[in-house]
Amino acid sequence: MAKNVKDLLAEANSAVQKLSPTEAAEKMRSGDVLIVDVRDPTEVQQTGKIKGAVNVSRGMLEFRADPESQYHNPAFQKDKTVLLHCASGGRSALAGKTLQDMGYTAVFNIGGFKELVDAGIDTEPA
Ligand SMILES: O=S(=O)([O-])[S-]
Repeated sequence: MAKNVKDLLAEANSAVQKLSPTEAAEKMRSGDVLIVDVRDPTEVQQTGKIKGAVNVSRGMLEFRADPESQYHNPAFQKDKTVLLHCASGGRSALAGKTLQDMGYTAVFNIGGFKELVDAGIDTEPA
């Protein structure tokens, strides 16, 4: 049976652990994490981004994450802890499920940009 976006989100949210902004900040402090902002570049330009985050729009994610791809971003390593966020946590859940399907083992959805900023997480210009 065909799935709709609600089904896909439910699947992604049950597969990918969601972290609160406080838990996300703890993981960031621990150091060795890759923070991925999956919003589109136009959105990131408007708000800036989480300090140290890499902006990979969801459309490019598989290509940046696959070491066999000519578009691979070497920051993507399958054994690395990956913290994903978007604007509200939907796209990052779907992106997290995709990374898990690609063999990434420590993938977390840290939610939406605004909730992270409201929790005091540092930002920087895009
Ligand atoms: O960024 S989003 O969760 O609104 S798709």
